[in-house]
Amino acid sequence: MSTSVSAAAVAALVPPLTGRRSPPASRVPQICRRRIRSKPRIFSSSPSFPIVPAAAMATGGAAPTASDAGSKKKLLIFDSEEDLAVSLAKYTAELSEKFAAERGAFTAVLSGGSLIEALRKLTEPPYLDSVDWSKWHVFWVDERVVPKDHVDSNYKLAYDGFLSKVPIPPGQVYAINDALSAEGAADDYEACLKQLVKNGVISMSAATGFPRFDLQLLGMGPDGHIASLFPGHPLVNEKERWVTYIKDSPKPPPERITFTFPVINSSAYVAMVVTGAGKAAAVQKALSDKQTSSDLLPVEMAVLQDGEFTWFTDKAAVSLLQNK
Ligand SMILES: O=C(O)[C@H](O)[C@@H](O)[C@H](O)[C@H](O)COP(=O)(O)O
Repeated sequence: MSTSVSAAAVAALVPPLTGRRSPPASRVPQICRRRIRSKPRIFSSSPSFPIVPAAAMATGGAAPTASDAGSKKKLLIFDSEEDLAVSLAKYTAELSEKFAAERGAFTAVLSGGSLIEALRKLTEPPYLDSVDWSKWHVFWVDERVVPKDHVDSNYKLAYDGFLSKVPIPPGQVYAINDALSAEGAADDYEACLKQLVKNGVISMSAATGFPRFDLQLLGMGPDGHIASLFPGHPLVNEKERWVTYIKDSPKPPPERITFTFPVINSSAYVAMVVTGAGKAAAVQKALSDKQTSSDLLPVEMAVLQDGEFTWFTDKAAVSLLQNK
C-alpha cells in the first residue's frame, strides 16, 4: 500500500502538466496525499429532468464531449447490479479516453461505500489493457480520518478493490495525510488540490471559480447524504472552502474530510451510483416533481453548474418512482 507525503511536497515534486502530456510516472512522487434490457432505461421524472438520448451515454459511439454537457441529468435503470457495473465501466473508460485526449490527464474522484465494488469491471479485460491508466489522477470526495490501513479507510477500500488492480502511477493517487487531525487533513488536501490546479492537473471552472474534476463517482446513503455532507448538517451550506471536515458524522466513523458542494457542483461529469431498496425513499424524493427548497436532501443539492449528472440505479432503488 502506498505511503503519503504532505501536500506541500506536491508543490516541489509534481511537475506542471503542459499541453497533452501528463507527468511521467517515474517523475511523480508519492502523493500529498436485468438483466438490463439490451440498453438501460432512461427516465424523466419532471420537466426539469430532461431525457437525454441514450446515444449520449457510453453505450456505444463517441464519448460525450464537454460541449454536449450543458447541465444534463439522466437516469439509468438497470435490471441487475451486474449490468450496472458493465455500463459504469464503459462510461468511465470512455470519459477517461476523452479527457486524456483533450487535456492529457483524467481526474477521477471516488467515494467510499458500494461504489468501489461497482467499479470492478474496470479491473478486467478489455479495460485493464485499453484504458490509459497513466493519465489517471485519483481523489476522494470524502475520507474517514483514520490510518490508511484501517478497515474504515476509503483509501484502503479503493486500494483493495480497485487501485491495486490497475496500473495508475502511485504518485497520482491523492490520499489524505492520515497523520493529521481532521482540520489539518482537510487543509492539507485543499492545499494539494490548489497545487494541482496550478500544475494544470486539475481544471478550474471559469463559471464558479472552483476546481472542475472530470468525473466524480459518487454514492448516496439511505438518508440522502453524499460525500460526507449529511442532511441538516451546517456543512451543506459551506460556500468558500474546497475541502472541509466533520467531527460528528452521523455515519461512523465520526471524523471525516469532505469536498464541499461548490466543488461537487463544478464537476464536468457526475455518476451517482445508487442501488437497493433501502435508498428508494431518498431516490423518490430526489427525483420527484414536488421538490421544495426548504428541506432538500444533500443529494438534491448536487446540481451541476455546467456538466452532466447521470444516475446509475437498479430497479429496487427506483421502486417508489411513478412512471418508471
Ligand atoms: O465514506 C463514505 O461513507 C462515503 O463516501 C459515503 O458518502 C458513501 O458513498 C455513501 O454513504 C453511500 O455508501 P453505500 O453505497 O455503501 O451505501
